[in-house]
Formats: sequence, structure tokens, C-alpha cells
Amino acid sequence: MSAEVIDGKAFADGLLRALEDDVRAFKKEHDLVPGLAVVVVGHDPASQIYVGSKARRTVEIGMRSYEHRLEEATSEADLLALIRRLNSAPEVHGILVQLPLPPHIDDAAVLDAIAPEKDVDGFHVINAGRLATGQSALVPCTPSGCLQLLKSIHGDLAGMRALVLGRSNIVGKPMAQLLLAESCTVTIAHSRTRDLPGECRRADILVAAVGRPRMVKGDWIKPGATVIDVGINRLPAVDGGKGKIVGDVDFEEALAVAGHITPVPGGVGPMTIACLLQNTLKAARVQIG
Ligand SMILES: Nc1nc(=O)c2c([nH]1)NC[C@@H]1CN(c3ccc(C(=O)N[C@@H](CCC(=O)O)C(=O)O)cc3)C=[N+]21
Repeated sequence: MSAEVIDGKAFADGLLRALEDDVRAFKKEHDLVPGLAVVVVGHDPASQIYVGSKARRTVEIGMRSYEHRLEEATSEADLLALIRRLNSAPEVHGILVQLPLPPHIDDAAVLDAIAPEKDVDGFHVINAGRLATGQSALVPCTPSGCLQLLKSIHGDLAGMRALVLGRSNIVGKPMAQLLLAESCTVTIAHSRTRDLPGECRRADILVAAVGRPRMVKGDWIKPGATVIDVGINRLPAVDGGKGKIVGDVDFEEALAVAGHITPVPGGVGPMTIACLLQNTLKAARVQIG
């Protein structure tokens, strides 16, 4: 038996095509182009690549992209001043500040300075609180993408046992909230969990978001389970090449046990960008009232 591999790239492309139509209709109805501002501080090569592909997709579906590339040495005060400008810029409906930020800048202070209605990452405490209390919210993009994949496979998720491996504010916690809202029985596991393999083996849905290459082994997976791999880990380069990117799940082993599984790359990653643009259109809709 071999798992069905979930084609996140194809699914995301479908979402982007649908979104392009929605953006066209929105422009016609409101005579307004949704705009996304992306702020990146410093010269981390991976961040530069992500930001470039976000900007390209934004323009492809008919929205406007505003890129702000700041020096590594930018002060927190200058970054906060830029965010305040973007908060009050009417052409900007979504603001994303690329993480990680340089160590001299306080992430939480920056994320909380973003106007909650423009917080297309869903990282502001107001959006986290709204999600946790069942109110309409801008939902973090990666968990939102994972949920859309899961619903496309299972339809109704009610009653399923879901295990989220990882408890970060940007993936693990919001993922658990979304699954709970779908009436799953949710476990959040982490580095201090006892008998992690045993906990994982009980799960019908396993979402791995710990950032440890190939940590989840084949015998941690319940036969037939759906495995969503959020990890993007670059292995050390060999022979001067670029290191290969692998997930948090040992894909080859999991393939023999799972029912469905997302690959890395080509799984959750492309969904994250599609959800970012969904959030930007949603934010524009809310802002025009
Ligand atoms: N404020 C903020 N919001 C983010 O959403 C955010 C961030 N900061 N910092 C960095 C991470 C990372 N991230 C990715 C998005 C798409 C892919 C993606 O599309 N990956 C492709 C290609 C992978 C490759 O080959 O490099 C794939 O998985 O198939 C990956 C990673 C968003 N992030």
C-alpha cells in the first residue's frame, strides 16, 4: 500500500485562479485594487526569495504589491514608523512583515503595531484571540492552507483525532484552534511530550510543524492517516551544492503507512502564499465595509 501524495502546488494554483476572478470582480464592483505591502529587514537570502515570489504572485492575480526592503541595521523605531505609515495608507489593505527579524528588533512589538484589519499574517494578538474565541479573524496562512487541504480530502472533519506536533504561535497553536473549530479531538504535542510516537500513532490527522528534518518516522503513523508536513528544513549542502529541502516527516517511510501525505516541497508551502492572497482580498473587503 502506498499513500496518495497531496499535490499542494496544483491545489494552490487552483485557488489562485479562483482568486484572480474574485479580484477582477472586486475591482469592477468597487473601482479599487487590493494592495499588499511586504516589509523585509536585512539580507537573509531565503527571505529575499520568499518575498520576491510573494510579490510576483500578488501581481499575477491582479493585486498591487508594495515592497519595502530595509537595511539589516534598521532601528525598531524606524520599522514601527513605517508600519504606522502603512496602517494609514488607503491603498494598502494587507501588511506582512517577513520573519525572522534581526535580533535587535522585538518581533512582538512589531507584529502588534500592525493594524489588526491589515494583519494578513494573522499574527496580531487581536486576530489570535478572535480565532480562539470563534469570531471572524484573519487566520495565519500556513494553518489555513493545511485546513483547506484537509477539507478537500475528508470533507467534514468532525470527530477525527488530530495531533499537531509543534506549539508555535504562527503554526501549531492556530492550527490546533482551526481543527478544534472543525470539531476534531485535538492534541498538541511538543518536545516535552511523553511517548511522542505513541501519541502520533493515535492520530487520524497528523500535522507536523516542529522544524526538525525527518523527525516523524513511519512507525509513528497510524495506517491510513492523513499526514500534513509543514516543515521546510534545508539539509547541509554536499559537494558545494545547495542542501536539499526536506520536511519534518520521513517521507519515504511515511509513504508506506499513511493514507494521504503532503510532499516537501510542493505541499504546504505553495498553499501558504495562496492563503496570504486570500487574506489580502478578505482584508480589503472588510476595510471598505
Ligand atoms: N511574516 C511572515 N509570514 C510568512 O508566511 C513567512 C514568514 N514571515 N517568514 C518565512 C516563512 C516561510 N514561508 C514560506 C512560504 C512559502 C513557501 C513555498 O512556497 N515553498 C515552496 C518552495 C520551496 C523551495 O524550494 O524553496 C514549496 O514548499 O514547495 C515556503 C515558505 C512563509 N513565511
